[in-house]
Amino acid sequence: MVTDLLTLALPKGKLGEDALQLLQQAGLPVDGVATEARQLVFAFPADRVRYLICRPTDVPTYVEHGAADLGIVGKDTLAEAGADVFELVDLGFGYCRFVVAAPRQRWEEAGRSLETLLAGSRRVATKFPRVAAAFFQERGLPVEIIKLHGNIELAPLVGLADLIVDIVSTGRTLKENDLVEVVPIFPSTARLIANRVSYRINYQRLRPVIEALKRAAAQGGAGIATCS
Ligand SMILES: Nc1ncnc2c1ncn2[C@@H]1O[C@H](COP(=O)(O)OP(=O)(O)OP(=O)(O)O)[C@@H](O)[C@H]1O
Ligand SMILES: O=P(O)(O)OC[C@H]1O[C@H](OP(=O)(O)OP(=O)(O)O)[C@H](O)[C@@H]1O
Repeated sequence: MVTDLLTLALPKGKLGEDALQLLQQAGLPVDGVATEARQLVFAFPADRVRYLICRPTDVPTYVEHGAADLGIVGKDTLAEAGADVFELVDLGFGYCRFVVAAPRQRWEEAGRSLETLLAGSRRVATKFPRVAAAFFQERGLPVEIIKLHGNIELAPLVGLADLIVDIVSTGRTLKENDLVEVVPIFPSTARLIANRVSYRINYQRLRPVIEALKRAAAQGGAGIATCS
């Protein structure tokens, strides 16, 4: 669809509220915008801006293909997507981290050594196969990756996998399923991303919006809570 409105892809779900709060702090219109509603496009012609409400994993796709000029998405999702977009700003909210986790008892029996643990078992369940494969490849550890779509912690409990790669925030889900973090991989926060072509062609139009979002994020995101 051709539009002269600057288009931002916003994530529904855990990052939604903080994303809206950031837009508001940046002086962008947010009246009536809801990331959990059935309405999926919110346009503000007077401000020449509109928002697309997307599944978090789809935000990089909308931006990469130019359906949105800008997007807000977790670094975890971005790393997994491998999308060809510009990553412009660390927005600071939505902190979580990638970890390798294992059943507590197995980890203790393996003498808290990843190599020992993997000597007997090699199946890794994850929602993030790209991130997981890169982690084990870099360490020269051959594994079989099993892709799941959620509740990853269940897999080692029922023998589907021996290890998991997942994001952790409070650590509560690991704890409640008697799993332990065995290796940290990397941290994640929400990022502002841009379509590569749009960034170059529409730079004059995008720049004030990007700068305003950058300033709002740098202000420590007063009132912006990390989600958990
Ligand atoms: N427990 C958590 N604590 C903090 N941040 C989290 C947590 N879980 C997810 N996040 C962050 O919020 C983002 C969105 O998570 P959310 O659970 O809303 O969607 P999702 O289920 O990952 O996406 P999709 O519905 O597209 O599969 C994640 O990409 C991550 O950056
Ligand atoms: O450390 P915690 O604060 O317990 O958070 C971690 C949990 O949050 C995410 O799951 P999410 O709620 O997105 O559900 P999912 O497993 O269906 O993706 C992640 O996959 C963990 O399961």
